[in-house]
Amino acid sequence: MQLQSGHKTLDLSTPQVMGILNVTPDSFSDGGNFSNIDNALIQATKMVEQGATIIDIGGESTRPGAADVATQEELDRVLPVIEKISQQLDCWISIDTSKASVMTEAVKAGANIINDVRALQEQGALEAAVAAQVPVCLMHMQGAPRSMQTAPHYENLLGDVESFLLGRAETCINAGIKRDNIILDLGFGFGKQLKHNFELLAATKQFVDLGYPLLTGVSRKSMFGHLLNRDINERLAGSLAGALIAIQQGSQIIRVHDVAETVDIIKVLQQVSAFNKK
Ligand SMILES: Nc1nc2[nH]c(SCCc3ccc(S(N)(=O)=O)cc3)nc2c(=O)[nH]1
Repeated sequence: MQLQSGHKTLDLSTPQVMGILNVTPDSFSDGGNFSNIDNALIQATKMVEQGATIIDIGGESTRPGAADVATQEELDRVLPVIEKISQQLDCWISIDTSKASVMTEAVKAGANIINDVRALQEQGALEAAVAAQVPVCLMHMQGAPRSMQTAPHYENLLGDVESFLLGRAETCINAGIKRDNIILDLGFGFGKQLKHNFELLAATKQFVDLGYPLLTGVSRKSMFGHLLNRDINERLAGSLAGALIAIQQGSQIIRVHDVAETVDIIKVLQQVSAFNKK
């Protein structure tokens, strides 16, 4: 299994690490350290050197309670960084956005994947993704960032998430997105209580078996904060445990803050898997 974007190919037969590059002032856990282009390039370079093959660039914070960001503000944050990374680094770039115009401009500037936490449901987003003809990640979210963690509730968690994701995939394919360009994502922390996040993590293989690449984003999320009583920058062990569990069940792309450590656990897993295949 592989992804194509322009002349680039990404081999999904081995787990790929997506490094998180927040270019938002209030970003979820980097405290907006990379508020300017040079800092962003330094951080992206470090993550690629550590083994990240995709850099995920987000100009809108979608952590719980986050306010909406104006389109021009989001464009101003992400475009210069995408251009610089696209020129200077040999890696894939994903744009973490829900806005149609940001998708279009980001791909023009060099982004290879559209990563939309709202699964192309915003006005014009589906059309923009069809026109861009690059891989897209469709993520499950219940509600919206501002309110999603108020009281998440599911009658049938796994069924709800599966039918949402398959429904969005079908809509995208009918609109003209190639099936091989669709990536799915369970949306950890997006309208989920602790128990929902862990039930989804436990069921990762069920979603891998749907036949689309699966992206997992558990890095430093509250599921580990609540379970382990750890602050946001003390969640490495939980994040690595979550990554390993997802990869063992077949998730092909892991979205993380801590690239070097995640690359290490993948190497350990591959060393063991080599024996299991013999
Ligand atoms: N495909 C994909 N893209 C993503 N972009 C983000 S930004 C993180 C927003 C956030 C922060 C913290 C919590 S919490 N309350 O669980 O700690 C939730 C959401 N995440 C993901 C993800 O997973 N997939």
